Amino acid sequence: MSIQVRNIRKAFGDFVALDDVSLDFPTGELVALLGPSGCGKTTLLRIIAGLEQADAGQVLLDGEDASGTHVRERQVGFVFQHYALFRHMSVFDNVAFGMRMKPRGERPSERQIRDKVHELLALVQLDWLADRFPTQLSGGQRQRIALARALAVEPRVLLLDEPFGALDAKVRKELRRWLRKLHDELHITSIFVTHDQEEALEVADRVVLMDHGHVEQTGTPEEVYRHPATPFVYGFLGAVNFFHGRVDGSALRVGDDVLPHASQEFDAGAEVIAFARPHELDLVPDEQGDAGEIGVGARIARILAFGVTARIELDGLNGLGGKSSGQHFEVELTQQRVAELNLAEGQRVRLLPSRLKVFERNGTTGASA
Ligand SMILES: Nc1ncnc2c1ncn2[C@@H]1O[C@H](COP(=O)(O)OP(=O)(O)OP(=O)(O)O)[C@@H](O)[C@H]1O
Repeated sequence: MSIQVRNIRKAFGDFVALDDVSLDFPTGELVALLGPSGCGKTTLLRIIAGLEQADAGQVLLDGEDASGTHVRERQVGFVFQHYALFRHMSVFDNVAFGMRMKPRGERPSERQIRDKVHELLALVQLDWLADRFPTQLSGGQRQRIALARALAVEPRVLLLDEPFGALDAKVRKELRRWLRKLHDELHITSIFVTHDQEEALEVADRVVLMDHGHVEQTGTPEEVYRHPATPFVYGFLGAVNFFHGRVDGSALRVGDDVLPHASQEFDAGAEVIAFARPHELDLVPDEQGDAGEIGVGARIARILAFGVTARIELDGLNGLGGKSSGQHFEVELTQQRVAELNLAEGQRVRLLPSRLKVFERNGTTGASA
């Protein structure tokens, strides 16, 4: 089933939780609603489900206005962060519950229910737990059972609200890979809410980035990561370094320093903010604080060398005097590069970006170079 939301608005008192949100969720896609806490993700999910009424706008299910359709009739399966399975029921009975609750004419026979429950438990790879009770399961197992239970009523849409939010990092990672695999088998239109960018980028076909009740960008994980439409999106999708600068020919003036910037996108003199991710910056030693060199001056504060790459924390320096600018940077280099450059804490260096994403300071237009 496809879902469209059109110009949805929702306020709680004076607080506008959703402000004119329009989105398309094509049939069979797995879409992540991603954004910081309080940006309206859950409210949007609840409106799609029919659990919450929008103040204005429409939800269309397969092209039809769903406003008159009760939540039970929307054929939606839910999984929530703290999805309480019924404690007094076995895993089997939990999964069977939705089928047993169907009106008499539609209710499958007990034999059909048994086959279906075992089929679903096999799908979530927990058939061996059928006789256990929820308190005897791990958090990850409970969420998989919750998903089996949501699937039992053959939903046309799956809505998952931070389904793995309460679990530890390792289990989360396992479950999100597993969810992706499951979705590839079932192809049910699915929307899951998360504030974890890695989870969204790794699992979803498409990512919807929200902030303060509106949509900032939608796109494939690759699109939103490589071509963020706004500084917010850029900053939300990973660690960032930023430079406030002014366009000057094919360069950016950053304080007394200069960064190369070939894009013709901006007028001379435009005030911009340029971003680079930690792996998009290289370092060159600069013991003297040489004047006129390309790059932004900084001093190495810490070198954290644990894995294949080293993380280097730096304090920005202001001009030739080498006073701290108060800004901090983070650079990721291979251990080999660190050794090659003979980098050490306290050393003066220059930051050189291999890629910069530049936005006009007060606008949202951006350019990469
Ligand atoms: N029933 C309500 N009454 C008043 N305010 C509400 C209600 N439900 C949500 N809000 C407010 O609306 C905003 C959006 O809430 P929502 O739960 O949709 O955010 P979210 O993006 O899902 O956040 P989180 O990631 O923390 O769950 C929040 O500021 C919240 O406090």
